[in-house]
Amino acid sequence: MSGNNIKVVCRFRPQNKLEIKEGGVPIIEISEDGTGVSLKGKDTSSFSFDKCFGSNTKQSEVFEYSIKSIVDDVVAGYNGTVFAYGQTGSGKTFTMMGSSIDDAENKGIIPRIIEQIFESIQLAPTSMEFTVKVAYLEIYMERVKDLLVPANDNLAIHEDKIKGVYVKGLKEVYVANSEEVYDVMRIGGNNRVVAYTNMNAESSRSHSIVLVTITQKNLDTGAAKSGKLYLVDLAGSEKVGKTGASGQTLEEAKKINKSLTALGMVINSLTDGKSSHVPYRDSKLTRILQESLGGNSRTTLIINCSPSSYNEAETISTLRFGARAKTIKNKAKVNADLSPAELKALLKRVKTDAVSYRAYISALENEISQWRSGKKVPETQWANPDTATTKKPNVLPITPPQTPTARLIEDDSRPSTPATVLGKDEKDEFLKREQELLEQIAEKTLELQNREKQMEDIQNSLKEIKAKEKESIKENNDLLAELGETRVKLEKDGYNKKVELITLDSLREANLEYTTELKELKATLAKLKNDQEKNEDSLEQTETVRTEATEKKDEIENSLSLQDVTPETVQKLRQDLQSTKELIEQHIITIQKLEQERDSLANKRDDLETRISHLEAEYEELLDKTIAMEEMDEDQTGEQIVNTISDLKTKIESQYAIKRDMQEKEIEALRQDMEQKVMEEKRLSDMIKELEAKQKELKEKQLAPVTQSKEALEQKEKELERMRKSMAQELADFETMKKVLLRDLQSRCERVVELEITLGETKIQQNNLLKATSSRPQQRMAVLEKSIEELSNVQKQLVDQNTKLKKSAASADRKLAAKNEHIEKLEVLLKENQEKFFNESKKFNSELQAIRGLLEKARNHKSRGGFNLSFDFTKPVRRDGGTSSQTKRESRTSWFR
Ligand SMILES: Nc1ncnc2c1ncn2[C@@H]1O[C@H](COP(=O)(O)OP(=O)(O)OP(=O)(O)O)[C@@H](O)[C@H]1O
Repeated sequence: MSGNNIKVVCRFRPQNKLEIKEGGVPIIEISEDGTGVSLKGKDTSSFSFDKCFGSNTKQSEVFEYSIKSIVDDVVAGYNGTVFAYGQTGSGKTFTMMGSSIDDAENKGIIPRIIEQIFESIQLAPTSMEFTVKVAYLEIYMERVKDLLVPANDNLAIHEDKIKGVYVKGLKEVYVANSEEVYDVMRIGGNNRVVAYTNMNAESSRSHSIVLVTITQKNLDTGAAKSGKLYLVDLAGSEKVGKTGASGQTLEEAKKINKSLTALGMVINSLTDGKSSHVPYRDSKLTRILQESLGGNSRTTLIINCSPSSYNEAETISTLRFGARAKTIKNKAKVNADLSPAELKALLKRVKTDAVSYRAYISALENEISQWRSGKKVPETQWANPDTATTKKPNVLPITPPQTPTARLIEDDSRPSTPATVLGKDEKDEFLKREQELLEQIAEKTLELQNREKQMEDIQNSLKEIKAKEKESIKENNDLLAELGETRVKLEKDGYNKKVELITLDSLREANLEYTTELKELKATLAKLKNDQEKNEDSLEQTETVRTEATEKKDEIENSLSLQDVTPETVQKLRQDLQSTKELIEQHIITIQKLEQERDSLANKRDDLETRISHLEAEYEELLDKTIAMEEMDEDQTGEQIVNTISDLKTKIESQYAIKRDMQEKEIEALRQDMEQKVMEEKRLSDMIKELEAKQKELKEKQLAPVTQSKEALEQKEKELERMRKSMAQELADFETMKKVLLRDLQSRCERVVELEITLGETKIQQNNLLKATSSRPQQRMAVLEKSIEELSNVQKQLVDQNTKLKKSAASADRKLAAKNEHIEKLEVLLKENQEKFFNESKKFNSELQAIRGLLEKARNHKSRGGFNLSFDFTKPVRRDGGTSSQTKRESRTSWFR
């Protein structure tokens, strides 16, 4: 630690238009060596500073002389401050910022400082790693405002042992090059302009401070340093009354000037040599710049003044302020932190020294007491630091010396104590140094403990974060998995819905086809019924004819049995018999045909039944599929789909039930029809058999009268012969008898004629019957053939529909296969995504692990003496250029901030 005065330089700007207009003239005169300035106006006064710059001094000259060394100091680990003080319009901003950052000639000292910093970093050994942080704030009306975060407009000022005085919550931006610093300053400057425009205030009434923090670490040794540089553009120092402080009340004006007044007070206290208290806490400005004024800082004050007689009073005031400030002594020191090992070594050394010094002190005390008691101590027994050290090593405890130092100081009468051994001042200095070191060690130990506690807290919070992270990762994974499953389900649902719709369409089509088929079958059955009715009519007619024929036959039989039959009658009867035979044969053929027809109908019925059962089976299968799909989708589809499906299902089931009932009824009707037909056939067969039996009977009956009539004729001929013989004899009787017989014959002939007529009629009737019996079966056959044809058509249609259904089923299968493939792909994609996510999580975990490792490392560094931790994104800068990579950033330990 060494005391060093604040460097004060004075800069005069050229006269401005107002000053010239007002008749002002330059009244300054700078001494040849450039350290003194004389004002030759109303009064003559002289001031001396470290350097005085005239009106034509270039920006670069001011920087080279007054600032450059401060930058070097800050880069070396010292704190630094540059103030610009002066009245409004005296050139403070021009000096600090320049007319423009981009103007190489006129850029101010801040851009030059920034460039210098990065140049120094570039020139540093490659083993040195730097970080540069920038903050930008202003103090207005005693409110500290963060110009990088304008919302933070009343920040608090805190102080602690580690950080010293600092603005809590101030945004510090890591920068890697000059451009980034300029960007930060542009942002801050813009925010300042906006704020002042809104407030209708003047920027010259506020103090702006740019804070540059440079930290560095030796990557080989682990040694670290940090330096802070405050670049302060103060508010105009003129009296409020002069500028009018437009729009401000006196109280506000006082508040505005409070910081400047406090600055003056602080400087007075520091320089008058009387004040024991320095009122740093009287203003925000002095509080923030506490270290810059009489503290740990290399400070330069730039006094900006007008050279004009117009502003003489203000200039003199400003120069006085500078002159006073020049006497302030600072105690700048390198902000280096010793490592724990270094501290331990130091402590050990100090302890050893303390032991030896205490031994030496006690030896000295012994010697003194002997001298005081009047004894003489031989020269060889004089206390010697070397012998004292060797005599009692490691014996004395590490406690403050019991013997007051003052006693030694007071007692300087020892005549021949060798000054070479340890002088009083040296001893004081040594003890002071020892005390300092002990305090430092205690501080460091405390700091270490704090850091370790912080580390533990951080580790605990990191553990918690990690645990939470793990949980969230797990939750995320679960959610992702659920999401994947849901997506797959949705995909499947979509597909199932499509398939369902396809199936429903197919079912609808099938239903329609079945309905059509049923209609056709109904039509066929109706036709068959009509045919049956017709058949029944014809059978009734046949029955009627048969009854009539039977009646006629009975009549004939009666007549034949009663009368003799003539050959013509017999002939006629034979003809009738023949025709009846033919009729019966025709009937038999018809019956055979009907039987064939019945068989074919039965076959068709069987076919239809088989087909219907097939269709029923297919229909049930489709229905089962639909129900199965419905059941599958029950949980997943929406209410609407479920309702629609259940409606459709109900409809289909009802349609199916109706259709099945109808089909069953129709089948039943067909069965009944068939049975009726069978019964009819049976009845017809019975009738035919009856007819056959009757025919046989008739035949027999016909043959019997013929035989009987022949015998009667022979008998009659014999009788006639006998009669002829007797006629001759009994001619008269004969003649009479002949007449009677002739009359009888005549009546009989008449009856035969009548019978012939009846027979003719019967024949006609028989013919009609024959015609009827022969034409109706043909018609019926035609109708039946037509029905069969229609049924064949229906069957064909059904077969076609079946084929179509099979085709659509095949297409549905294909669709299903395609969809399944699609789903599989989706599932694969999802799996890939999940894997990706898991990998990312793993990566994140490993990063966390790495951070933890770094923290561990940092803690180790801490145990050897380090700096605070920060999780901010730093921008380490090294000589080999540019910002360190992410990995470098990750490898950072605790030395930043
Ligand atoms: N050394 C100089 N050379 C040339 N022009 C200068 C110089 N110093 C200041 N000026 C000019 O004087 C004017 C006022 O300067 P500047 O704004 O820097 O004053 P200031 O002290 O910062 O004022 P305020 O207190 O209002 O902020 C500016 O136009 C600036 O360009």
